[in-house]
Amino acid sequence: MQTLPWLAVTSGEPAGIGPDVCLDLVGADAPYRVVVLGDKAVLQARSQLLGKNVYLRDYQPDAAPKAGVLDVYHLPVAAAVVPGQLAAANAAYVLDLLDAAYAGVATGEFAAMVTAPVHKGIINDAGVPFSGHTEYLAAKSHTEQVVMMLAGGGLRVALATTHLPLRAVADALNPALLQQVLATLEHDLRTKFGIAAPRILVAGLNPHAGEQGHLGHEEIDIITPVIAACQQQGMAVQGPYPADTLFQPFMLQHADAVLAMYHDQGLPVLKYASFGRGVNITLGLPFIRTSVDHGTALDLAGSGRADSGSLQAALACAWEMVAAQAGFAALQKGHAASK
Ligand SMILES: NC(=O)c1ccc[n+]([C@@H]2O[C@H](COP(=O)([O-])OP(=O)(O)OC[C@H]3O[C@@H](n4cnc5c(N)ncnc54)[C@H](O)[C@@H]3O)[C@@H](O)[C@H]2O)c1
Ligand SMILES: N[C@H](C(=O)O)[C@H](O)COP(=O)(O)O
Repeated sequence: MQTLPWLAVTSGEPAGIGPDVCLDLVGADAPYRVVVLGDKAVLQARSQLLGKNVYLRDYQPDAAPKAGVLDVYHLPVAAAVVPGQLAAANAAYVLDLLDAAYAGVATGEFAAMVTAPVHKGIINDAGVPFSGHTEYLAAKSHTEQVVMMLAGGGLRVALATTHLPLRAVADALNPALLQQVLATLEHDLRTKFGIAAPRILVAGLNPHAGEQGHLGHEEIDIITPVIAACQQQGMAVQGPYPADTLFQPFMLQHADAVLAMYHDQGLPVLKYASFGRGVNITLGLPFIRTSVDHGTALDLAGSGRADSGSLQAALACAWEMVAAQAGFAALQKGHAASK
């Protein structure tokens, strides 16, 4: 009987590089098993196109890992897949992959889910409002507050707002949201990353953190009072700092994470530091979910030029989180037994 935990990897948009990078997960000699969720024929065709000739095996929960074999949880695409060419008819398939992975983590069949990239636009074109895995999985699991955090290049960058038009960002920020985001970030840095007293630096929203109200009021009205409230609760939260100078070694050496106010305030820095090796982690969920730092790269699908480093990093990160959780659980059990 095999007891190694399964990590489920959704192969994402079939016309993108998701299938390409998932094929690189074959044969890892690891303390866990990997199952790729996707259409077996699509993965087979991509394997042949890339000259990889990976042996694909139908997923069986009790299967022992085997060198050179990739376990596939087959879900069928609706329309033929051409690398690089999006098809709205396959949008439901992409969501099916997420739903199946979610079902597996919800029952405990999978210890974590790792996601290859999806194309948000084509899912919307198919008539399904979709702004990202983060929001989709939060809704699916009825989680009120999740936080997107990317890690790489020695940095952790979390976001107060995620996939919003820039025009909507300032209106979305309010004390309750920021308080919840900081509480979730602090909680998960402690419980999922083992950081006893996480130090969080918070960016301002406006240039020069609002220049004492002359360049915007969100720092005075929202960010500073929330930071003060967090500090009163004993959290090591500092700011708001002007975002243009926050990402400097002299600042970051005293930080476990930076909280940026919006997507393109924080992520360009993170991706400059580590694109291709970064990991996207959804904090606040009742299960472990990590992802790649890149998108569907339609230009590279089937070319052999897609780098799987970020997917490998996301898988390794998911495993570290699973192992840490098991360690914490064992510790808690031992503690309870000793009472
Ligand atoms: N985790 C996710 O699901 C995720 C993450 C980011 C973007 N996206 C989505 O992907 C789609 C395309 O986004 P984009 O064009 O802004 O970004 P992208 O990451 O797909 O591409 C940006 C550039 O990086 C290159 N690139 C990306 N991944 C690479 C890899 N693994 N190896 C080598 N080069 C790589 C691409 O060829 C392109 O030149 C959008 O719909 C976006 O929303 C999804
Ligand atoms: N914001 C992410 C990034 O830039 O890498 C990406 O769009 C994926 O987000 P989800 O994990 O929510 O799909």
